[in-house]
Amino acid sequence: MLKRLLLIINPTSGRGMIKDYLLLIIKELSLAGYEVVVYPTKSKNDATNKMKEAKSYDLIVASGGDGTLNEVITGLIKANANTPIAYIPTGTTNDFATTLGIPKNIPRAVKLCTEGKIAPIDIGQFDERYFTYVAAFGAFTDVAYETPQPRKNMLGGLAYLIEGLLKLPAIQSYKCRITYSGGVIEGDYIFGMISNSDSVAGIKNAFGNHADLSDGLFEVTLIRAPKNLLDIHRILTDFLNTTYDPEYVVTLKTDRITVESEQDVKWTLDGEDGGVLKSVHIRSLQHRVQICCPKL
Ligand SMILES: Nc1ncnc2c1ncn2[C@@H]1O[C@H](COP(=O)(O)OP(=O)(O)OP(=O)(O)O)[C@@H](O)[C@H]1O
Repeated sequence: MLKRLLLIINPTSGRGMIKDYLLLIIKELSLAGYEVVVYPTKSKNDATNKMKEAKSYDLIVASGGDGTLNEVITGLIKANANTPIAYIPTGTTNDFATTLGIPKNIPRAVKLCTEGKIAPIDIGQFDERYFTYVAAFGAFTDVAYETPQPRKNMLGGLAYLIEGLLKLPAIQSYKCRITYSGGVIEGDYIFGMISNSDSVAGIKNAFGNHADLSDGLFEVTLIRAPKNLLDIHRILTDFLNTTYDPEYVVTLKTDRITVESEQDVKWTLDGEDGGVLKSVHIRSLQHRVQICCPKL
């Protein structure tokens, strides 16, 4: 009997290039012994809803950007399913594909769907929501979903950084109390990132934190509020040189973290809008998803 495969495609992600490869993808997956069901997403959260059927498939293949992969994984967890997931990155930045070592070349990514190895990865739980590689607040983070899609398509990964730099004069800080497995810290921060990835917003190892995707731990980076222009200059220079002064940049690892603030804090999850919250509990779901990656 043929194995069943659900191919979820976001036709709007990236530059819409997936349309040119659709036949090739279906042919390759069929030749590998799968009966392929193709599902083009029609709106936001459509991929999550479709994943209610996840248990009746042997493999799920997600094609789109980081937002699509997030929706597919969210649907898998909500359906309490463990079906392995393979990923064809066709988004703008494809941060998580970079971390997983999945090629951006579509034919090569398709081959990997059937020839790669299935490995467990950790997923972040953010209150009742989930993220695959990053939850972040503060400077730069609103950029990902405020940048219009045509502009993202035109500029690719650089779009986020440029938009962020343009916003620096209006930088806002958040007075936060942060509770994690190693203790409690308090301070004024302009940026916070809880991640499980080597690439965020198209920038590799931005804070020198190397991620182990299955150790049950997040890499946390917090940037303290600069007091003057000289501080801003130092932070940006550190950022460009990848050398960090602990006075400005705090890095730590933890399996759980609570971020509380008296102010409304605007979050992003995997580059999409994460809502405005005064308090959030984040924990790592170790080995929650089986994902297809390159063999070492
Ligand atoms: N048919 C559709 N029309 C409009 N939006 C859609 C449709 N299908 C899915 N979406 C939404 O498109 C959004 C962006 O998708 P995705 O992140 O995969 O692409 P991207 O932004 O190009 O890539 P990246 O996140 O890697 O930069 C997601 O929030 C998803 O819900």
